[in-house]
Formats: sequence, structure tokens, C-alpha cells
Amino acid sequence: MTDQRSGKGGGRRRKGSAIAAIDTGARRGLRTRVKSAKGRKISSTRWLDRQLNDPYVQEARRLGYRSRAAFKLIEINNQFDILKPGMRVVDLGAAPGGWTQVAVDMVGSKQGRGQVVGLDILEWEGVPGATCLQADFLDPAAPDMIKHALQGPVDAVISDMSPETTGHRQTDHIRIIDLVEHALLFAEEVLAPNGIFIAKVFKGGTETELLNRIKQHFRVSKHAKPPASRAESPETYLIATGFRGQNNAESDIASAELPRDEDWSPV
Ligand SMILES: C[S@@+](CC[C@H](N)C(=O)[O-])C[C@H]1O[C@@H](n2cnc3c(N)ncnc32)[C@H](O)[C@@H]1O
Repeated sequence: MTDQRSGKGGGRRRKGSAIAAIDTGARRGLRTRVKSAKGRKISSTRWLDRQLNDPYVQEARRLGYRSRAAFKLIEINNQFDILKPGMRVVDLGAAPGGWTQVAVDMVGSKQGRGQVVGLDILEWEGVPGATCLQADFLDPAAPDMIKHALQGPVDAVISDMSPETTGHRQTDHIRIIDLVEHALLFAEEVLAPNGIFIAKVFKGGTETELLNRIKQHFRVSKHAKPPASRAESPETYLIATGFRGQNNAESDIASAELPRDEDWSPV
């Protein structure tokens, strides 16, 4: 909960093993899968094959990104032109650090412009140019920890947080919505006017109440499924721009006017 590091290099790589071909984040995932796949070795082998044949994994490795997830943020940004030099960004669910690396490059924090603060429940290696925190975001003390690290109002809160999936659709849905709701409440507290909120959600599962809240606080909201997000994954990203400002929420949006989740066409 109190671990705060910044400015260290990338993850260690084990030379010579098959695992050395996979970036740090994927290797962490491999260990998890092998452990949880006791007696189901075939599926972990298939998973390993998929990693080795995945062009995003290869490209992440070539460019020094810690996860293939980095490309999701790059693609979201290509599409929506969101992150710009000098911005202050909070990255939730940041480990192993792919999005943090991309955000650091985009805002220019290594050159002293903007700021990136990343947080994850897992222990993770600091990303140069970012403040890297370890805490459970659902712990009431976590938001204050981030606020303490911030040097001013935030331009973008980006969340790639996802809970350990159980395979039970409804349970997974409830867990991710809980994370998104906490992230949104935090964003409402720290965002500057016109700020941006990005959060991972599961397709077809964004609660009306959550969408209602997004509509009240942001001028524009969309769903996006970047090409780097695997087609078979239910994940999609909620992109909300034009934060109306603290205490400036639109309270007169009739619920009848709100789009149903399935009406939000993917962009
Ligand atoms: C898909 S990964 C993020 C990948 C990351 N964006 C990247 O580019 O490398 C999801 C992350 O959410 C984190 N997470 C899940 N629940 C969390 C919580 N309650 N607090 C903080 N982080 C959490 C997980 O530990 C995991 O690292």
C-alpha cells in the first residue's frame, strides 16, 4: 500500500528460455495460467503458442513495451487524438506498465513536460518518467495516495483495470463495473474541465446508471474496440471527453433520453 517508486528501467528477461520471447507482463500471465491450469496443460500450451505467434507481442518486444496492451492505448489515441504533450495523466491498473510507457512518451514527462502517475494492486517495476504506485484502488486510501503524488489538476484518467476473471459472466461484470465506478468517482474529483476518462468495460455490460453518470459529467461518450483488443475478448473501452467540470454535472438529462448500452455503436 505504501510502495512508491519511479524512474527504473524495464523488466528483467530470462535469456535462452521460450519465456524470454515474451514481454514481462505476458510472462507474469504465463506463470498465472500455468499455475491455474493444473491438469489442463494443453490450454496453457495453446496460450503460449498464441503469445509466440501474436504480432502485437512481437512488436511490443521489439519496441520495448512491457505489454501488448500498449498498442490498445496507441490505437485509441490514434482514433480519438486524446493524449497530448504537457498533459497530466493518471493510469489505473497500470502494471506491467505498457500504457504508462505510452503515456510517458505522449505527454513528454521524461522531458519534464506533463506528469504520469500509474497505480496497480500488483508490485510493478517503475517506468522512467512516471510515478509508480502500488495499492488496491478499491482501498479508500488509494485515491489520496494518487492525489498526493499529483502536481495539479488531471487532464486524463485512463483505466485498464480488470479483475481476475472467474469465467462467470455476471460475477466478472459486477467486479469490473465496481472498478469502473470507483475510477469514475475519482475522475470526477480530480479532472480539470474538458478532461478525459477512458475505462475498460465488458461489452454489453455497461450499467445504465454508469452511462447516465458519464453523460451527466462528460459532453461526449463512446465505446471503442481497438484492433489490438482480441476479437474473442469481451473487453471494450469507454471513451468520455469534455468533462463538464466539478459541480457542473448536467442534472436534467431525462433517463428516457439516455442511450441504452446496446445503442452505443462501437466506433
Ligand atoms: C490488463 S492489466 C493492465 C495492463 C496495463 N494497462 C499495461 O498496459 O501494461 C489489468 C491490471 O488491472 C490491475 N487491477 C485489477 N484490480 C485492481 C485494483 N483493485 N487496484 C489496482 N489495480 C488493479 C491488475 O493487477 C492488472 O495489472
